Amino acid sequence: MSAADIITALAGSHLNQKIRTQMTISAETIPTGIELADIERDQWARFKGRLRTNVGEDFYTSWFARMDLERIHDDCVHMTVPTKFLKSWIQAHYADRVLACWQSEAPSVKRIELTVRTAMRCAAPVKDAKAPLGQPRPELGNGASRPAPELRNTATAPVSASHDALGGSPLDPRLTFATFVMGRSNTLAHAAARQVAEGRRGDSVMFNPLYIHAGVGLGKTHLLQAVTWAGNSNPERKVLYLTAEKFMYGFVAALKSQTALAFKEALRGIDVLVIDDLQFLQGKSTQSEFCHTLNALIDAGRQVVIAADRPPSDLESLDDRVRSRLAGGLVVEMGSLGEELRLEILKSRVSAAKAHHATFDVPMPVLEYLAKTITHNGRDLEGAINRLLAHSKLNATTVTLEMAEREVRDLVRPMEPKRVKIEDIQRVVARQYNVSRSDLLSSRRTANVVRPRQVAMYLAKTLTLRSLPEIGRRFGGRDHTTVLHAVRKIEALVAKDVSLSDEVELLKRQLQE
Ligand SMILES: Nc1ncnc2c1ncn2[C@@H]1O[C@H](COP(=O)(O)OP(=O)(O)OP(=O)(O)O)[C@@H](O)[C@H]1O
Repeated sequence: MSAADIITALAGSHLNQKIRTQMTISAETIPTGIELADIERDQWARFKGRLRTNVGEDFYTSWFARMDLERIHDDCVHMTVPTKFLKSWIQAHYADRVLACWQSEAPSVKRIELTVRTAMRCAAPVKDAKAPLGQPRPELGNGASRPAPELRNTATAPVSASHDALGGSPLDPRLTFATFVMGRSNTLAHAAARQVAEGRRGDSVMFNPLYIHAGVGLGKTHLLQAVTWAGNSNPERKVLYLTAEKFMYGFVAALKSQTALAFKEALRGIDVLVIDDLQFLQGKSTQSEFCHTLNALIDAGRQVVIAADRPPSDLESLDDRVRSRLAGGLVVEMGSLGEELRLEILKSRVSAAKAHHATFDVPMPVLEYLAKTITHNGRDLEGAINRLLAHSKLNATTVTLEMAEREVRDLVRPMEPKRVKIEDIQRVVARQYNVSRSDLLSSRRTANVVRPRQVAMYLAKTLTLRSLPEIGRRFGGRDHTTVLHAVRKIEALVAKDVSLSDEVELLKRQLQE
């Protein structure tokens, strides 16, 4: 097998990037690269565990889940993140903690370096999609940012002129409806996205905006890009895919170059505006511009599709007007990928890989093992198949269960505690004390409502990462001091009242199961 074949087979995972780096020196160094990668991979897994504990689950998910290890060299750890925004945020707010977590793992580490990677999902600028598939794109150099061909869509992807005019975010040709696997957790989101994608100019808009939210790696970007690709196949429609970050930079750049008016007008001429990662929209003037754009498009009967990692009510940094406009359309949550869906995604990844590597196969027991143990997200499933493909190609061996166990061990994570939502707390507490949820949110002060409300606030503080003001807001707009009082009161009571303590424990267990 040629070096180019191996690089092509490896495109994608961060392990692969490391091996690719070695490949540029000499093809003979590959086996050493794998041993090194194994050690680094273990350190990386332990480092992530430390960081997760250090910053807390929610912060970890928001800021670090998409950070990858590039390499460890001398006293410096090189890591990558997908966007400039994440890089500057982590550097400004978390550099010390990241370094400290590395130092507890490897005391010789003195520095950390973060760079913005040309992520796979940003790897294929729209205009490149016309390049014949399977052929290298000259501007991508050593192939570092070329999508893994085994996972590419085989159809020639259409191109939207609007992207060029407005500088839409790059699209990944693999992320289409054809490659999106449906399951219980995403049926509604998929159906709504399809409906939006298939609409024609002038059709009445059924749900606007369509707002899809889900945790990291559960398929939001895949679905949004699928809408964009499908929408672009209709030459009459202008479909624009933008990350919130790109929207932000576009607007700021337009302000600086005094072309803000042209920017706004161009945006308002879009038929379908698709915005990804809305949780990253920052800044008062950008939010206000976003709100105007949203209103203008919706009022003109144009479609808006949005994805974020949380529901509109939890986008705490967003202006209330934007939040309520977002909540006014169809809000759909995509749940975690169940085992059945994970298995189907793995199967579809393998058959896509087989189209380019005919001898590659993954026996059913291995697929079942992966589906059972890699529970976290779709990105890890993709990484697992890429690793098995790389390993079997490099060593010319077939995939076995033993090999899979070894190759993916850092992707197998212990069961994480369930993320508890304030709505769930209110529902469960209301049921337990036989009051209604609206009683809990009301201003009623009768004893049968006051105690359950205090218990619910206490649980919201102990089981979620929400701040006191946010909890107050979610309990009928109360002040943070009321929440603090409730928390202290229940803490004191639980310490001396065994039956209340048991009751609270039971509620906690119900919520976390
Ligand atoms: N239902 C699915 N069918 C096929 N592939 C999926 C599905 N869900 C997730 N994936 C795959 O999992 C990977 C991660 O998905 P994606 O990037 O869409 O996640 P995301 O929800 O946007 O995550 P993030 O919050 O990090 O942006 C991608 O490779 C995607 O193709």
